[in-house]
Amino acid sequence: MRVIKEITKYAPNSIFVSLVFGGLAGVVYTGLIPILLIGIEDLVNANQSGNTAVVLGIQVSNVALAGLFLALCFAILIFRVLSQTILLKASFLFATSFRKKLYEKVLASKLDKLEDTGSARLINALTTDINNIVAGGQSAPVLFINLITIFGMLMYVWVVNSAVFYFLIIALLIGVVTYQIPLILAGNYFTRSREWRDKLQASFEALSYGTKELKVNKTLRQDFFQSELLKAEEKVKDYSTKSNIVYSITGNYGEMICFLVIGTVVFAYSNYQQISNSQLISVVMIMLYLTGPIAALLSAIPSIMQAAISYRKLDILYDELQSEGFAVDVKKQTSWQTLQLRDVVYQYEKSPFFVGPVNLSISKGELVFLVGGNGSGKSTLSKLTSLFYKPTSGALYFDDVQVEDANVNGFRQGIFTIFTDYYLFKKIGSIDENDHQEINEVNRLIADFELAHKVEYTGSGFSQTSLSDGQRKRLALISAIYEDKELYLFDEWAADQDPEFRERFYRHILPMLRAKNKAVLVVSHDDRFFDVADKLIFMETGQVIEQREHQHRNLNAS
Ligand SMILES: Nc1ncnc2c1ncn2[C@@H]1O[C@H](COP(=O)(O)OP(=O)(O)OP(=O)(O)O)[C@@H](O)[C@H]1O
Repeated sequence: MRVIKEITKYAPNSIFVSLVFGGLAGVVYTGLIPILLIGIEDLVNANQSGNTAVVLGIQVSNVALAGLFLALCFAILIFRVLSQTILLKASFLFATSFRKKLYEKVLASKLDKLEDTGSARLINALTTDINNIVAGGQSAPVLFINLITIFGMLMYVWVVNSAVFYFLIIALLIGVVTYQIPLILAGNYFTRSREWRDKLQASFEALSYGTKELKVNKTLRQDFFQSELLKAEEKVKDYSTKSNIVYSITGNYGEMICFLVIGTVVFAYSNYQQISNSQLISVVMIMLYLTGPIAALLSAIPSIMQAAISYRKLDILYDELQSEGFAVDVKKQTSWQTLQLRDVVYQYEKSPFFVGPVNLSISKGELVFLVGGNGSGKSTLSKLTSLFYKPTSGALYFDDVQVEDANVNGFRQGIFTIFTDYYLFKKIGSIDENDHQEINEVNRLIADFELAHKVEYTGSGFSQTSLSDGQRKRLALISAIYEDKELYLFDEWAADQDPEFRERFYRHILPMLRAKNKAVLVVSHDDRFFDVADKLIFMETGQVIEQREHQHRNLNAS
């Protein structure tokens, strides 16, 4: 129910006002048919004589009634336009505001929860689900206007002939009850089509990111194409088609009920119950008139059902994206000397793998290498150390200050990480776009990192980021140096670098950061450079199996 609270929060007045105008349109719409019936009756009884006038060159009978009819038509137009415009504005306001809310929620969400959710579901929520809810919301006035019209017209039947009214109510109830069966079936198909949409989105991502792998592997490509991409496409198509066909049949069935009822009243009912000719004509006219609102109401139902399904998906996702619950406006914490992990354990929710209990420390001015085989838990421990994962048990301490919800964001501001899936933003956060001195210094570093022929840093950021993986990582390193943080974490940074730059990273850049009194944690497989480290931490199956200190700190910084 979290989402519904969010929806009503955006424009409660607009929704109310829109429904009021919608209701008024429905009421006025109901008033048209009695006016027409009175007009026809007057015509038949020739009562209009003396009430005829020429308006704009056209001879009009029963002028007062015609004027009222015209006024009501305009009123309907105005009320409908107002109702729909107000709700349209509210629904787009909702879409934008709710997306903003989701962006904030993603930013505040626990990293491990986000990793579990996956981008496919997130993207579908931000696009398909929110759009479905908006479309459903826009259909709401249509539903409301027509419901009121139907109600009003039935009341009019009651005035004309109450026995027919009860007959109609029974017939409509049978119609509504039997209508539910295909409606449930169609809803089921909609739900399944929506679930397959998530899988289709995941396949789009595989298609986009795995193009190279698919190009060179025919078997993989065929298998992926048939059993993932096309399968998801087929399922979405099948379930969407089925649901729409059932809806279409249901809609036609609904309209047919109207005609069946009219036929029954004309051909059968009058043989059993007393009904005058004028009453019969009135009832038939009302019923014919009602087919319009009933058809409109039925056509609004699919988008409202879709909105309800998307709403449920969004609600589940909204709850899943658990907020870290950390205080946000926390002052940056920089004055610590040593970070300690004390009996830290981390257990993945969706995997039996766990890290710890780990006890280790890393001080400012210290270069620590984290070493171990694939899957030994280096990245997991790195995410714990850089405060992305919250320990399942144990705690982290900056000197004697324990990391907790109230201060974690303060410590995070002093950390720079480059993981293997690092995303290079165009701008370096700490550089003002008008600070030409700093911009020039970044450009000097770019030249020093042998990228001057490719990239320039301007007020709006790096001139381009479409570079090789190794080059992008060099720009990330420039950002790292410029951000001037306290704790640096590099996860296999040098893996993409050529031998010369790899040497430079280990022998000059890392010692330079150490010389600047930074705490540096490096995940590395490069045993040729282990001598650079002050401390080596070896990991195996989630456990720290050895910590080896190096006494020499005599390497020069560049
Ligand atoms: N998002 C995740 N959800 C569930 N389990 C995970 C997740 N990420 C990692 N794991 C588990 O943690 C184990 C260790 O992964 P981790 O990435 O920490 O190892 P690593 O030492 O960095 O490996 P590599 O050298 O290959 O990068 C994996 O084998 C996997 O079982």
